[in-house]
Amino acid sequence: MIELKNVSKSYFTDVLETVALNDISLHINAGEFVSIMGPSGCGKSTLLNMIGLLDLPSKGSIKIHGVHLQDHKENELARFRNEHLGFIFQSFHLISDLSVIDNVELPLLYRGVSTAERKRLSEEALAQVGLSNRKDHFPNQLSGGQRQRVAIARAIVGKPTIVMADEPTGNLDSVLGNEVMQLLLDLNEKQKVTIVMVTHDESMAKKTHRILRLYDGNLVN
Ligand SMILES: Nc1ncnc2c1ncn2[C@@H]1O[C@H](COP(=O)(O)OP(=O)(O)OP(=O)(O)O)[C@@H](O)[C@H]1O
Repeated sequence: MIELKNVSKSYFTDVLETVALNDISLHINAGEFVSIMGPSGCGKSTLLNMIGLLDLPSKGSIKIHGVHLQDHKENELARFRNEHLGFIFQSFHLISDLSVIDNVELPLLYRGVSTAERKRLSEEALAQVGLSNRKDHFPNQLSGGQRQRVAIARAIVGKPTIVMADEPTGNLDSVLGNEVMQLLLDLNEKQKVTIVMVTHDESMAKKTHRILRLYDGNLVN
């Protein structure tokens, strides 16, 4: 369902070409929970950005749900992302002057869902992460673990088939990190959501189905 063929990504400055990814081919099946590991600077975020269609490869092709995406225009990619992909980041990326429920609703707002349906789906997503009683709070009134749970609710409110998570437990202590990881494992197991997660934490990675290891832009397993 996610297929990368000979994907390379280079970044250019005036004097330097940095090869962030070098000829990566991989296949991730529907319902898999895959983690991406490797030392700092090896290309993990770049790979996640390619799979999440946040950036395009310099070479190679990306196919998701059978659709070749590297030649699509930005507005078409944005629509595809909104419909099929959910995103979770290390530093949560919540909007501080929106309430919890308004943050969760955002992907639906972009999709043009009615007010009543947005409220229903957002309350359902917040219940799923155990935060129904915090819906009118603001992000700065929540703990780090709660903020990440709000971010997960926002990632799943649109019922994506794939969730991309960039070090989702990186800013959390081990207890809160484990809670967040358990939510992701449940999401994968019970709702069959495919998850691709970058992590530095071997103990988190071991809980996933498969570990992809990157070194200097190359896939080493
Ligand atoms: N916008 C950019 N312009 C130039 N070089 C970049 C850019 N983004 C990333 N790079 C370079 O590409 C390489 C891979 O970066 P990337 O952020 O994917 O690594 P990473 O494995 O996620 O690192 P970390 O674990 O430290 O977050 C690095 O050498 C980095 O310096």
